[in-house]
Amino acid sequence: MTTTKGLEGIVATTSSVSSIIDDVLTYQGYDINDLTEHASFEEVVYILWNGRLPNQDELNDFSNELAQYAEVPEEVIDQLKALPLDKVHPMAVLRTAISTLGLYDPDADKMDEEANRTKALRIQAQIPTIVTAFSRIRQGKEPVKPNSDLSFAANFLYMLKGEEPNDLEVTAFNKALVLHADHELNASTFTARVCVATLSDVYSGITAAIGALKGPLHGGANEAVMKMLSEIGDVEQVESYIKNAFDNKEKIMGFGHRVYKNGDPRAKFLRDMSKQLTDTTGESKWYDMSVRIEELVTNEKGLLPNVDFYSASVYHSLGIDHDLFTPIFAISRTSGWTAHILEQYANNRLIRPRAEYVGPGKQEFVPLEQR
Ligand SMILES: CC(=O)SCCNC(=O)CCNC(=O)[C@H](O)C(C)(C)COP(=O)(O)OP(=O)(O)OC[C@H]1O[C@@H](n2cnc3c(N)ncnc32)[C@H](O)[C@@H]1OP(=O)(O)O
Ligand SMILES: O=C([O-])CC(=O)C(=O)O
Repeated sequence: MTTTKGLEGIVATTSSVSSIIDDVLTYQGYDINDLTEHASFEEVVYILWNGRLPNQDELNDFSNELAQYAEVPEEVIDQLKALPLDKVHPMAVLRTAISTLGLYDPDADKMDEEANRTKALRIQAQIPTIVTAFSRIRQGKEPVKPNSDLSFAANFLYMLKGEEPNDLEVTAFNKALVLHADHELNASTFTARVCVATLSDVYSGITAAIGALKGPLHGGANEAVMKMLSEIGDVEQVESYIKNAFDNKEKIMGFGHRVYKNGDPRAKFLRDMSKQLTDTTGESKWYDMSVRIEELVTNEKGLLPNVDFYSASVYHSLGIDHDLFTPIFAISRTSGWTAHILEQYANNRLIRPRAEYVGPGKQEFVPLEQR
């Protein structure tokens, strides 16, 4: 038996959902560069679930379906209102809420393909409603009902703030959603696949995936980047902060990647958006600090920014609370998680690797009264 720490380099499954080959990321064969420039998030979800581009009618129907499912059962909103929202992290709330959502789906345990696709659609449609509802409830406000006339990206910002976003905000947020939608066998997607490979249900798979995304080595890094930027506070302070972090052997959040060693192809889009948005808000310091951190970390350590690094200043510039950054990642990644879950069901085998035993050799059992 061979082991590799963290399963580095191990090919654990075949998949047609997305690929990273020679540092090029594709969803079902479509290059992320094209999708980020030209596709709506709804179109990307369609591609991930169907393996091809929709025509205009198909896209209209699919977008309408997503919009129609966006309302969340009142019981789930009532549960949110009863939670200690000022004391817990939104990712813990989201993990609980998606699990609760499954309790109100009469088809939660129905396992045929159509039922599983409908569950994927429900979760994708309702996860923004849940995130925005608890954001508003914890501010003492009523949740805003989804507006089916708006795109997925615009509707999220509308439900979050209670007012319609401008075009720049919608374009930036849509791009961020497209860029986070899927990423081959990352930790949370693997978690989802392991979970449903026992023939457990879609809600369990997504709940498990949210738990894996929450950690700061994965999706939680975007919030951690914003915490670092806030602590630094000013471009003049970057150098001493980063030097201190290096001296203390601390990781710089938003840098490094298990697969990309020549840079994450998603980072450049987020860097550009960060520049554009911070210019617009008049708070260019968030972009300036980020660029200076990148210079120092890349020069000193050869590490490059990943998707989480510039997404922090993008979401901050969109006026989004910092602890909602990872839930937003989950909203987008639900499209990839569900695509992988459907793919796993379609060709399932239990995922059960082995562990190389490194514990003690044979030990003599001594009865309790003789110890
Ligand atoms: C959406 C996403 O999940 S993207 C990743 C988000 N996570 C982060 O941004 C957290 C910061 N980054 C990291 O912790 C890592 O780079 C990971 C988790 C992304 C990848 O981890 P691994 O593939 O296991 O790389 P590993 O941790 O072994 O790093 C290799 C070397 O680079 C160093 N390194 C890697 N990332 C960083 C970093 N961000 N800051 C400082 N040093 C780093 C490690 O300390 C290690 O050094 P060593 O060989 O001297 O011990
Ligand atoms: O692929 C990974 O390991 C992490 C990542 O970038 C993602 O999930 O988007």
